[in-house]
Parts: sequence; structure tokens; C-alpha cells
Amino acid sequence: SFDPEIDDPNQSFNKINQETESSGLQSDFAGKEYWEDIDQKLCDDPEFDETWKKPESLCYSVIREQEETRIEVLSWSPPLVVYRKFFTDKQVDDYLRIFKKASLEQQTVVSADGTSRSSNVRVAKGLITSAYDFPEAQSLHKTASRLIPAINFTSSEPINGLKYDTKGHYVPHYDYLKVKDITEDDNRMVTFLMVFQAANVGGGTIFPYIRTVARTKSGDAILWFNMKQNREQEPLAFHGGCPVHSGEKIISTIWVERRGQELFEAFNEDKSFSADVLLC
Ligand SMILES: O=C(O)CCC(=O)C(=O)O
Ligand SMILES: [Fe+2]
Repeated sequence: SFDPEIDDPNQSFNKINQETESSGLQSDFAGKEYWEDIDQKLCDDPEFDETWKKPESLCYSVIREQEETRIEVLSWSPPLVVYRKFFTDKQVDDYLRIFKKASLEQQTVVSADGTSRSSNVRVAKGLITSAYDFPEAQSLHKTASRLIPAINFTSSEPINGLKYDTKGHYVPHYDYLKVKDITEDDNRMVTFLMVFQAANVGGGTIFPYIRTVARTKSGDAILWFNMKQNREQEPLAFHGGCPVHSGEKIISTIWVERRGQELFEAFNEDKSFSADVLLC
């Protein structure tokens, strides 16, 4: 089925041209110098977002075997979609409970001399929650596989949890790996990002080149492609975690490899994928 919901284009045009009051929100945080001003503004001010000016930005309801998924298309090509209320409250609570129990580690980066140090590029605490060790994570994996049949979730990295405290953020980057011993087949075709707790203020997921921010709530998920059809890096998939100005944000990601993606086997051109595969 098909259920478009378009804002009045004139109304959003007017909104975008109004003076905004976002500057009051922009607090100081460690690593602020890594952020472009224009991206911080997009993070903090939904009125600055250009997505809803595009005629192709629509919401779809897809029903398969009596189960409904609500998909918001933020970009067709490359695909960037938000799944609203994808997980049940129980799934969200169960996964959050792992986080409350675990001792979290500040994410580190490796320096040139081989030592690891904390970095202000990613101010967040991580926790590997593999589907083998955690039934709560397996449940998420199963739901994703069932409701998104276009993607083969079997070939994926362990589910990676991430918690941002107030002032936490993740400077825009690519998930596509540029490491020598990684083949194109092993590389991250898709990022599936699940939201378990949204920040009170801030904390969206920004795509600077698509000029949009996915503003999600707990139970929502975001999916995008990091790869072009020919398996090279998708330039528009550059993204980051917007600064959290108040509250905490808890997410986890499944990185899906190109390996075993039968639906995409025949696609090999030097161009972006298209989101229509996600709607059937
Ligand atoms: O926090 C976000 O919204 C983005 C997280 C992210 O980009 C990542 O974990 O690779
Ligand atoms: Fe990322």
C-alpha cells in the first residue's frame, strides 16, 4: 500500500526563510572544533533541513504478511530511510537493560605510535552486544531480517552499542572501511542504526551532503547504503552523531556486508543504489 504525506511546500519554504533561534542551543563541548558550523546548525535547527522541500520525500506504509512497517524516505538515491516504531517497547527495554548492567568503555582511537587514547572525534561509550551472547540483541536481528527482506542480515558484524552522555557526539565520517585486508565483499554495504533512547535535546544523525538529519525516537531505526553499486564508497553516505545537548542517547548498529546480498548481485554500475528495493 502507499500512503503519501506531504507538508504544504509553501509553508515549509516560509519556515526555512524565517530567522531561527537555534543559537541558544549551541553549547560548548569537547571536540566542537571538528564540526562545521553549518552542520551544527543543521543538527540543532529542523527548520534548516532541506529534506521536506523535496517532492520525493514521502512516508510509506509497507504491509507484508499482515505486519506493517512505516518507512520515511529521506533520500532515494543513495537510499536513506527511517523506520518508525520498528521495535516493540519490550525489545527497547530489554536492550536498554544490558546497557544499565554493563560497564561501558570510552571509545578510543589508535595513535601513530600504536597506543590507544580517547578522542574528541567520537565522544561516546561502546559495548559489543553480539546476537550469540545476548538474546536481547538476537531479537533485534531477527526483527530486522523479517521486516527488511531485501537485505540479508546474516553477513553482518556483531551488534555494536553506543551510549552518548550529554555533550557526546560523533563527528561526520564514513562507515565504509579503508583498510588493506578488507575485501569489497566484506565491506559495509549497509548501516542499520537502531535507537533505544533519544536525547532530550540534540543527538540526531546528520548526513551533511544529503543536507538532512534523521531525528529519531526510541524504537525507530535508520538504514542507509555506504556503498555504490560497484562496491566503491558512496560519497553521499558521510554522516555523524549530532551533539547531545541534554539527556542521553543510546543506539546500536548492525553493519551488513556486501557478501551474500543476492538481490544486489546483478548491480555493478558506478552509481548509487535506489531505495525502491526497500519498499517491496
Ligand atoms: O550516533 C549516530 O547517530 C551515528 C553513529 C555512527 O555513525 C556510527 O556508529 O558509526
Ligand atoms: Fe557511522
